[in-house]
Amino acid sequence: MTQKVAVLGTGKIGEALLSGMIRGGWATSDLLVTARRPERAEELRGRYGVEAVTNAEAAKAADTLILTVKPQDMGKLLDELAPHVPADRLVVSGAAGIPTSFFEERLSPGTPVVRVMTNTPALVDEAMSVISGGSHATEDHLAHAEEIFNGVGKTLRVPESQQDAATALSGSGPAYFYFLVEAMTDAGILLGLPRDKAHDLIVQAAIGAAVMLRDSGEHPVRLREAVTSPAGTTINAIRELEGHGVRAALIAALEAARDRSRELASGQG
Ligand SMILES: NC(=O)C1=CN([C@@H]2O[C@H](COP(=O)(O)OP(=O)(O)OC[C@H]3O[C@@H](n4cnc5c(N)ncnc54)[C@H](OP(=O)(O)O)[C@@H]3O)[C@@H](O)[C@H]2O)C=CC1
Ligand SMILES: O=C(O)[C@@H]1CCC=N1
Repeated sequence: MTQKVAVLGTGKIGEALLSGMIRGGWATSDLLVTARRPERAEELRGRYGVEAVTNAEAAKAADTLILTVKPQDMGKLLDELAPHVPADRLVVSGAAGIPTSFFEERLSPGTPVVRVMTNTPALVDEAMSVISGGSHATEDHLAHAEEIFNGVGKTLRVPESQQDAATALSGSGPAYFYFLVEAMTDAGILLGLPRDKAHDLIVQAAIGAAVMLRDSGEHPVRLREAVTSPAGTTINAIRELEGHGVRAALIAALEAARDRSRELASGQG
């Protein structure tokens, strides 16, 4: 049976998902989008050939509603949607922090809710999407959410209690790697390389390392040891990283991201 899917609040994540679904073969006639600004709706219509409708129209017409507004906008969106969402709709939230109970309290009793934390590599079909069901979500609902998000990368089911940690790791994760590339490119400048060459060297090193992490089956420690020659160059760099507390900084950074996800839980953020 064909299911109509609506993406409500189609910004960066909503568009990444929409484009991935279209690349994955979803018919545009089975997709709807909503946007806050008319010019954004027009942009999406023009770029993807999808129908842009109001939030209320999406709630009535689609079987699955994927809500991709900012956590701070979710309460307002739900106030607008609640009178129009029949309890047989599947509601998927892509927002950081907000628990499934927040939606269940505001929608018709029994409405199934699935919480998903994806990430921006959805744009290149390399997302990590972490999925949890609310109290009325069945196996079929979870499987349907997986089908949608498998189209833009990998999915993993976790208990909802692990969602804030997942947000800190994979939701925000790409930003940490971009930050590292930016910092290492600066280092290349310091060492006398032109910026474009420094960038290319680091990006390819990152891609090579990522593919080895994914495909070699080796533990990261083993992979690092293989690079680290006795009395060689790498160990000098590692000593500096440890001396500057980079490991502790990363642990503290992810803890802070997890804490912020918890703070966003009320949707007031
Ligand atoms: N960016 C990321 O890396 C990730 C983000 N997320 C989550 O995804 C969600 C979206 O983030 P992101 O895509 O970055 O944010 P964006 O601001 O790019 O997208 C949100 C969109 O929602 C629109 N919007 C807000 N309120 C309404 C409304 N009532 N009706 C229709 N549209 C509305 C906004 O419109 P306008 O353009 O007018 O502001 C905007 O286009 C957040 O909840 C975030 O926590 C999850 C994983 C990763
Ligand atoms: O920074 C944020 O709040 C969002 C959620 C995960 C990634 N970006």
